[in-house]
Amino acid sequence: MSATIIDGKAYAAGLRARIATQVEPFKAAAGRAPGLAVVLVGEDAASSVYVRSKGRATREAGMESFEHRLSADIDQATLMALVAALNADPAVDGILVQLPLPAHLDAQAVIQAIDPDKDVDGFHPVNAGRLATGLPGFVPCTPLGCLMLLRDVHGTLAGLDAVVVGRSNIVGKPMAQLLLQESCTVTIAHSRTRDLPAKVRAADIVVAAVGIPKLIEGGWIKPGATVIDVGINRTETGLVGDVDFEGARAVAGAITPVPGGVGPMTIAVLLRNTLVSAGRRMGVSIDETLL
Ligand SMILES: NC(=O)C1=CN([C@@H]2O[C@H](COP(=O)(O)OP(=O)(O)OC[C@H]3O[C@@H](n4cnc5c(N)ncnc54)[C@H](OP(=O)(O)O)[C@@H]3O)[C@@H](O)[C@H]2O)C=CC1
Ligand SMILES: Nc1nc(=O)c2c([nH]1)NC[C@@H]1CN(c3ccc(C(=O)N[C@@H](CCC(=O)O)C(=O)O)cc3)C=[N+]21
Repeated sequence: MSATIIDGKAYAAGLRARIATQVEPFKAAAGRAPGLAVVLVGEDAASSVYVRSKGRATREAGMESFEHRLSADIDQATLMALVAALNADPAVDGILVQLPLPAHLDAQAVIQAIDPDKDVDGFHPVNAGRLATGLPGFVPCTPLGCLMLLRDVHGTLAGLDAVVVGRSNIVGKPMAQLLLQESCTVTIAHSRTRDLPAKVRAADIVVAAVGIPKLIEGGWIKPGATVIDVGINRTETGLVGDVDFEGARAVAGAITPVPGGVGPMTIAVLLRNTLVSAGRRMGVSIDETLL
């Protein structure tokens, strides 16, 4: 048996189309488009590519994109002042500061300076706390995109055994929170985990968010399991995930490819969060169940 390939690119295109249909009535009611501000510090090649594709997707959905490109050597105070100005700008519903920042800047301080109600990345500790306690807020785009794909495959996730490999604040931890909210039994694995293959073998759902090419071997996967590969690793042979795709697809029930899996979902969910933010801020109702 060979796994179903989960087409994240197609799912993301559908999601962006559903978002666009709600942008039109939002504009009519609010008198303006939802606005997303993206801040890029420095000229990291990969980050520039992401920021460009975010800008394009934002405009294609009928939203306004405000792009701020700052030189790599700006100081903390300048960046904090820009965030404060974006917090105060009524045309801005969402603020994203592209990570990683150059090493001389304090990323945590920047994240904490963003108005939690414009934090469409869901990285502010207030939003992390809201997620952990089940309050409405913003959920980080990558894990929410992964959850959408998992729901599409499984319907309900209740009672399934899930392993999340990786415990970062931007992917692993919020992913585990979402799966717990869905009533999965969740194991969070990391670099100090003993016998990772055994933890993976026990799981109906595997989410890999590590950053090591092909760390997760096909032989570790439980037959029929669903595998979500968040990893984006640039190697000489191109972009590869954290899962050995060919090995895993032979045993899994469903698996995301890299590229074309989780990556496109991240951008679509960013637009979703921006539309939801705009609706909340302007008192315009957005049907979140369609998103
Ligand atoms: N598709 C998308 O949209 C996105 C993709 N990514 C990609 O996802 C991957 C993870 O990103 P991110 O969460 O930011 O990464 P981080 O580097 O912040 O976290 C990596 C995690 O992996 C764990 N880890 C490291 N080595 C091992 C190991 N040998 N076994 C098990 N766990 C290990 C670390 O453990 P410990 O905590 O103990 O150090 C850590 O928790 C990267 O490839 C990144 O490029 C990220 C964001 C969005
Ligand atoms: N504040 C902030 N928020 C983020 O959400 C954020 C960030 N910083 N820093 C970097 C990571 C990474 N990230 C990706 C987005 C899209 C793709 C994506 O579209 N990937 C395509 C391929 C892209 C390619 O070819 O390089 C795919 O997987 O098919 C991947 C990764 C968002 N991140």
